Amino acid sequence: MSFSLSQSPGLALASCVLYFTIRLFCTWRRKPLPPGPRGLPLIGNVFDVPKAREWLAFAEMGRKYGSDIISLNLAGDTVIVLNSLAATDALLDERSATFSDRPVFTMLNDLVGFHWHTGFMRYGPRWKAHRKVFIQQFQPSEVLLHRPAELQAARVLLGRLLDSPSKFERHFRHMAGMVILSTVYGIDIQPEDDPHVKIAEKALHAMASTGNRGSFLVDSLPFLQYVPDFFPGTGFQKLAREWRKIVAAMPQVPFDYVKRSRAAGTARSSIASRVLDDIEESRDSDQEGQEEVLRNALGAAYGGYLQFCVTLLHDVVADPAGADTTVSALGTFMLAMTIYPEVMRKAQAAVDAVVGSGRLPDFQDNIPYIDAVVREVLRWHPVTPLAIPHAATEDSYAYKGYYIPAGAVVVGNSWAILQDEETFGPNTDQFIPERWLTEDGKINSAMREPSAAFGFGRRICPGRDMAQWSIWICAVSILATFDITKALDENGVPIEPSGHYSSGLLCYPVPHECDIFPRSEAARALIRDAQVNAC
Ligand code: HEM
Repeated sequence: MSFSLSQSPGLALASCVLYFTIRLFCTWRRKPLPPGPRGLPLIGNVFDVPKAREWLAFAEMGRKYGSDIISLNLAGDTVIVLNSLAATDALLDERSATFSDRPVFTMLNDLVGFHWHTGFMRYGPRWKAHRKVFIQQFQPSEVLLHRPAELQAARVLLGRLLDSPSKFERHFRHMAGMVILSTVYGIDIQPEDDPHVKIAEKALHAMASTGNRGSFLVDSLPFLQYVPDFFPGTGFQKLAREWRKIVAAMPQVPFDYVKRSRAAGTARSSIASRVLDDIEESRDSDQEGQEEVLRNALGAAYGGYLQFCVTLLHDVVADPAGADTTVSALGTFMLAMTIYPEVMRKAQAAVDAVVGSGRLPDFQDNIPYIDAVVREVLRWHPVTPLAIPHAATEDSYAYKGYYIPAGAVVVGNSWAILQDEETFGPNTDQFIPERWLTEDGKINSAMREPSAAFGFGRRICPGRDMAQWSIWICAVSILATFDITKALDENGVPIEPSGHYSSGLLCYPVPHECDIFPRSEAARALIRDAQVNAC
């Protein structure tokens, strides 16, 4: 006989009260948790955390309590926020064996279906098997193999910018799709509206909307997933159903394509085809399991790469057809060049001094000022201001003697860390590449890299090397050939970009208007030549 809570609302209410009481009892301990705001009974600090830009509120709480580590109770979940490098170093890096788990993401994993994604897996053998694929395929020596594809995509990007500069955000998305689909799956991207990219964009929108634990109450109260969806407040279930299919398709569709083309003998060399060859040759008894790990890991790589160049609409759910509002690390680069023309001129001079005007830049070019621009892009507005939350697997007193219970959600506030003036120098709210340079213009090796933009400890982003080089080659190619200025309104007055960002697990600059035009006829000719060669 089947039974559902909808048949007995009284029982549902009683279960609710019992559930809260047990959780409250279990989490009520007289041990020195880090300081934090006093909460309300049962729900704790749920109302102390805003629904958007939580990183600002966490940094403010740190200032209020005079502590770089704070704690919150979100409906029974202990959440520890680390607002400094000292705290993330001490816990997430030095004690990474204890702090590399992930919290239970009920909405993202169980309801929306991202359980295949390496980034949201619980720490353990399954995660290790997936992470191994990244270690093998995205370590720095392997990333060198991806450079020809990155260079070609950067040059195609220049041609597209020349043809339709106002669509720069769309061109970044195309560039990202071109690199990742060709290196990972050997797929040639369509010039417009590529079906693979469209699937990934929609799935990533679901990730951006559900990845910050706490955006949906069901993350703190998992039993809500069983409440029938005619109850008020269960709209999350409809959203989850809408996203689930596309999220499952994201790793599956391109992987199936590779398998079909291998069977037909038409597959191009790619990470997927090479590793599938290795799996076949290994004659391992669990080839199916290995293929599943590969499929999932490559899906996560595909998403990881697109996430910094991808196009998402804030209201994509309301208007999926118009999913055309691009936002990204490259969006941040364009925003910085628009707002800080003096930085753009210095960067162009640095490129010209090394590259001259007779060719386009290449990965061999050593231009420290561009290295500094890329670091500043990552620092100024991190794509993931709260990284991805970690979780503790055992009780710990490892930082300042504060108690961090097993199961606590541990959040590294990358935004606060990257804004710290003691680490990165004054005026961290401004875009100043010079902060990364010595007086003689070299990269200052004494400075901490902006690695907090890529997370922490054993879970740090395995694609960071590839990501940084992709941003580098696009930035240097654009600076060599184009000027970027503020767009003018109908009265000829420059339009100031708002500088606003979307809020979520992934944050993107709200698209801004700017004028992009070739620096010279010689630059235009170089772009056209490269376009012909790239075809
Ligand atoms: C600007 C670009 C990128 C940024 C800002 C970024 C940022 C991050 C952050 C903050 C995390 C969470 C780390 C943590 O839990 O502490 C992460 C994880 C991850 N990233 Fe990236 N990422 C970028 C590009 C990429 C690329 C290019 C790839 C793939 C080639 C990738 C694949 C992944 C994967 C698979 C994880 C999960 C790692 C794990 O949980 O073990 N990312 N990324």
